[in-house]
Amino acid sequence: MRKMLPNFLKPEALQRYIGIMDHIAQKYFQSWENQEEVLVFPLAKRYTFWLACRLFVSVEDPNHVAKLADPFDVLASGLISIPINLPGTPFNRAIKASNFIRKELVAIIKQRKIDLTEGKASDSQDILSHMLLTSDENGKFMHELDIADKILGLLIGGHDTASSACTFIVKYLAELPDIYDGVYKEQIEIAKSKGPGELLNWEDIKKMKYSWNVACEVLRLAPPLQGAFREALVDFTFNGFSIPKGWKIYWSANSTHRNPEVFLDPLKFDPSRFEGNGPAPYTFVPFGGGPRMCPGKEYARLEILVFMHHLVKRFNWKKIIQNEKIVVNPMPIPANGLPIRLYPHHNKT
Ligand code: HEM
Repeated sequence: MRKMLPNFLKPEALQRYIGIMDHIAQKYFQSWENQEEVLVFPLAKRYTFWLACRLFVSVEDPNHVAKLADPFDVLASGLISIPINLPGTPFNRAIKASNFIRKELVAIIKQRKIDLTEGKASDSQDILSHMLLTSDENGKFMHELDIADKILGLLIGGHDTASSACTFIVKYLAELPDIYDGVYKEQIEIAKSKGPGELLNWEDIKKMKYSWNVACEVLRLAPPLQGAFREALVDFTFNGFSIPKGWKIYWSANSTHRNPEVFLDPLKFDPSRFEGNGPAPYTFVPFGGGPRMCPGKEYARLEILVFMHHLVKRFNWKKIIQNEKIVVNPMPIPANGLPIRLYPHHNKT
């Protein structure tokens, strides 16, 4: 199944969902309208979770999304906890929450199977339909529980990572007005090219080059995933150190991204580093690299760009806490959730 995941998340498969992302983002940003101040991180989490519910399993009703969001938060906060399964521990609460979500997902899957047979659901409406109708190389289809686990895995993999990225984009754009202006110019041109009610599409995404370079620079300086562990498969030598087979090794996105030999003046925010061919392979690794590279990279790119589009075309903003501390737990987030003051544009497109 690990091999099949990229099929559901490759650009060709995701292109058809851009309009849906745009539609959800429009509804989502209504909650920002008429507010003078907002707390970005919890709102960014709501955005990525709502999108995931719609795109993975076609759950769009805000009440249903909320029913899943609370246990999902419990699950996420127990993911990295001391594994003591006693009543009241974060680990125990996370297990209960994951059982609840899995049960909900199985109910959704059972209903979808019926709807597909009766022609009430379409084979391209979301990733669930795609998973139900795709067989592996031996012609076998996945079991319901398997699908529920895969979807849960996608929800976990994509939730805090993408919301951390969106939060830092808001932070850097507040701190760097010239960069904000560049993103605004690009996005407003795209917005102006659309007819009334016309949704974003793949062609629009392709035009968001500068915005994506900015997002990449944010991911370089504040990678949501700090790194991960690997096991040495053979003995090898690195920088004069002998690493024996079987040792656990940690690869760090943070230090890789701040290597001055690759990124001149590494602390400077400079989106032009991503122009042309961009950084050499394995020097920019917010999504990892090699066979276990993040399968959700393209999905994340789309949801981040759609987020940037809606945000900058509606607002300018200022940080309320100038030197807000960053905590890493395990994703980097501003300690107070990044409160900002909003300044709506008057000529909304
Ligand atoms: C900005 C957003 C994201 C970042 C920075 C990110 C980063 C990463 C990284 C670095 C890994 C590899 C970890 C390793 O090497 O062990 C990974 C794995 C993974 N990511 Fe993402 N990710 C993001 C968004 C997403 C999204 C949106 C999804 C789902 C749609 C997703 C699903 C997954 C899954 C399922 C894995 C595990 C793959 C495996 O075990 O082989 N990620 N991600």
